Amino acid sequence: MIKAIVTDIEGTTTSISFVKDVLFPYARAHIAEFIRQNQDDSEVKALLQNVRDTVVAQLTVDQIISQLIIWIDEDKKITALKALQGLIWEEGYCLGAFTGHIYADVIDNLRAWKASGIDLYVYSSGSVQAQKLLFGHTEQGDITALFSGYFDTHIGAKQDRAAYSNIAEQIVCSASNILFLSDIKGELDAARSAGFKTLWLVREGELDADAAHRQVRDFDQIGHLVIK
Ligand SMILES: CSCCC(=O)C(=O)COP(=O)(O)O
Ligand SMILES: [Mg+2]
Repeated sequence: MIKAIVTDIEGTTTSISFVKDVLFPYARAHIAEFIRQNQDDSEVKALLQNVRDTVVAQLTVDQIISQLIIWIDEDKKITALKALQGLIWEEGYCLGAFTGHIYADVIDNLRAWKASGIDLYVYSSGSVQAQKLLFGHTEQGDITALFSGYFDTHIGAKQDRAAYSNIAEQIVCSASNILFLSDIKGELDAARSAGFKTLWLVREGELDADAAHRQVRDFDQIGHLVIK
């Protein structure tokens, strides 16, 4: 019996293109100016220190900016980068530079699952702030109230089993009663190894009947599997 659903964002609720072609370029274009303007803010200062701790202690602000741009280009899931991206995207959402993309099949199904008593959670490499911004500024309005909690890489890396065990512990739910939705096999493997049920979102391309995880095209194909 499914008591909780944990969903990934990019490639699952939201198009990969929105993240790679809208969000990442916006952060890349604004990160230098953002850091120069906010380097004395305590939150930003701590994140810059975090980058120095990860790379080398003597990095100048300009060198940190260059390193962060390399990480953006390489799509690195580094917690300090993700936190900085969230801070930069806040400005973009507030200025109306973009709205959060959600596939058309997602919201009604989330509502139906919640109405049937299933608790909904988000787990993304994007920071919790970035997750709340995206779901708070969708074309269909603010849907953050649908979710009972949000997890980012502070709970662990998405391809590490421990992250899923930590999530199960935090939401006080047996892993076998939690369904994890993702488009990435490595994440699904890690979730399954922690005892989660899994479904693989394949929104584009061929389906594989022999895939290691049951594959679905969209959230409409999940409904009958979780609501009995
Ligand atoms: C929270 S929206 C931005 C998503 C993001 O930064 C990212 O790296 C995508 O990670 P996901 O775990 O959702 O595939
Ligand atoms: Mg994904």
